[in-house]
Amino acid sequence: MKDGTIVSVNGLQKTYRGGWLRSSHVHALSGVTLNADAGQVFGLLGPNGAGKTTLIKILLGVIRSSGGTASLFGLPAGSAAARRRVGYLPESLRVDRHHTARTALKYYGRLSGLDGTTIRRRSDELLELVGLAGRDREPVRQFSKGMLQRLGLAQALMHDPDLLVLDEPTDGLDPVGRSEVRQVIERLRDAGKTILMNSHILHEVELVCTHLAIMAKGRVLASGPINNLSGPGIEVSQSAMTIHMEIELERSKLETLQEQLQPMMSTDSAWQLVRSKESNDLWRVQLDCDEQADVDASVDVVRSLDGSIVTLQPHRHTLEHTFMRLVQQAGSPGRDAGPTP
Ligand SMILES: Nc1ncnc2c1ncn2[C@@H]1O[C@H](COP(=O)(O)OP(=O)(O)OP(=O)(O)O)[C@@H](O)[C@H]1O
Repeated sequence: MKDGTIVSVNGLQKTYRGGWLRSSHVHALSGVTLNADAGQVFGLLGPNGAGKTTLIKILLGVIRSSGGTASLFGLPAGSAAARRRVGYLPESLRVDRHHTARTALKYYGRLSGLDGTTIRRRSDELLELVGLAGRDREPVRQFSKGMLQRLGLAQALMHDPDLLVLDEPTDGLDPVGRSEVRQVIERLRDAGKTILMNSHILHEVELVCTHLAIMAKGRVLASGPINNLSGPGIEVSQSAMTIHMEIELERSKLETLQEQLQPMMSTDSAWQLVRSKESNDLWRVQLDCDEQADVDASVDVVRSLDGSIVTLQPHRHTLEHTFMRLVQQAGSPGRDAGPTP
């Protein structure tokens, strides 16, 4: 493990056994490997059932893995020493209705073993950070979901943890609440806090995360800096583009053109006849290009065959495009049934 690595997960496996006579099993994690370093906001992004919560539960020591290793700060995940250095915000934090924001923070501060002076100082700082400074004496039963979630963030930060773990931090919030929670996370990111967060909201991940692992079916499909993901056997650089091109070409030259453009074709069905006239046809074609040089080369090929480029529209790949492609390739969740070996 290199210096500065906060989360280190290697070949992690988790099989849930259940059903009648515990005969069916679900491979929730099938060899997950990832690392998150200090100062990163690391997102776990994946569809329902991808294994994100299972991974977080193993890191927090709530459940045990079935194989592989997981460590936090170089300490075994789930050990008391590792847990002391983590702040956790569950998907929906329950705070007793009689509390105010301030008394709730006092309660959580005491649970973390903080003294009265530290609790007062941290509460002042954190209420300010999460935008609840003027509302700290109101009962939390009057709080909106967004305010409760911001109080939850303050709670998770009371003991100044080295890692903050957030489980779907904006799930179930309205757009205003989402944006307010996001702003707090952005402030923490800009202050250099290390955060591991679990989400299935692409837009949110794109806005707040510096690094990302896309998960599906208990596996990591791609991971790395948000604009430059990589994965086993796949090229998912976000600098890649899809080109939509309409080409007018002499019918007799079509085969040659198809052969020459074949290496860049995104799908076999990407050739679409738009219109025929005399000996010429207008074709619509879709190409995947890794860089501008590929676009230029495609144009050169068309021109060398005396084809006319009628329209040319480059679409830079978004995270959504990458995510959808990877998840579709991965298929459905890793469930199987039958006798346990
Ligand atoms: N306690 C359990 N017993 C049996 N199967 C479980 C258990 N917990 C989770 N699973 C299964 O493990 C797989 C991964 O679930 P997990 O909750 O980790 O996914 P997730 O990515 O967090 O999904 P979501 O976004 O829906 O929370 C799913 O197929 C789920 O049904």
